[in-house]
Amino acid sequence: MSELFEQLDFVENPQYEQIISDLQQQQFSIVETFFNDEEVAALRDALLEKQADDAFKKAAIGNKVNENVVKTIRGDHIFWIDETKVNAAEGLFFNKINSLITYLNQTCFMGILYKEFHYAIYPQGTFYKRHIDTFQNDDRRKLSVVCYLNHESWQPENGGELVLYLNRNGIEVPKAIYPFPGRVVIFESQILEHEVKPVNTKRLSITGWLKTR
Ligand SMILES: O=C(O)CCC(=O)C(=O)O
Ligand SMILES: [Fe+2]
Repeated sequence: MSELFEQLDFVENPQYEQIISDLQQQQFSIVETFFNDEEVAALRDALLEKQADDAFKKAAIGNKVNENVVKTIRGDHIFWIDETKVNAAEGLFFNKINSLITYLNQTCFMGILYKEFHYAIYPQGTFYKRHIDTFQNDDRRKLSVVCYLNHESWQPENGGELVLYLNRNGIEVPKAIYPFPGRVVIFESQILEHEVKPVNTKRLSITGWLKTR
């Protein structure tokens, strides 16, 4: 048996196994140190460099929506990351994400074929109202992945909790998750409604989706 695994180049990964069992049992998983301090700092620098270049644009919901309407729903600014034009930190980011995707496909046959990731900045006072991550006419988003790039000094009082609205035996149970640096939250895009509470301090992240065909 071990010979067979060797042939398939398969090495069991405890962190990924935890993610899989969390997703199966509770539809979300929180990984505390998916990225280490240096990786977070490098990704945060990359994000801030993009911001300095004015590369961010106001996040839009769907398309051609009145900007004032948009602002009442979400106030973040985003920048889509092109995997073919990455710097060192972003290259490392995609190595880790790709390794997770390979693992999910090998062990759970999830059929993840595509991914899309963007940086997000939530300026002070902004939020993202309760929503679901799949579009009406497109249900290819399977897993949502949120990676927090805030400074090490981030406090709960800074706000910006991600709240997942879980359903436990027909009862809604909100689960608040603080955006601490290095933390990655993975959840079922098609099932879990969620929101970002108003932030009191600029909040930084990378958000993305693992998608099927
Ligand atoms: O930043 C977060 O915690 C979640 C962001 C989110 O829900 C989204 O971009 O769809
Ligand atoms: Fe979302």
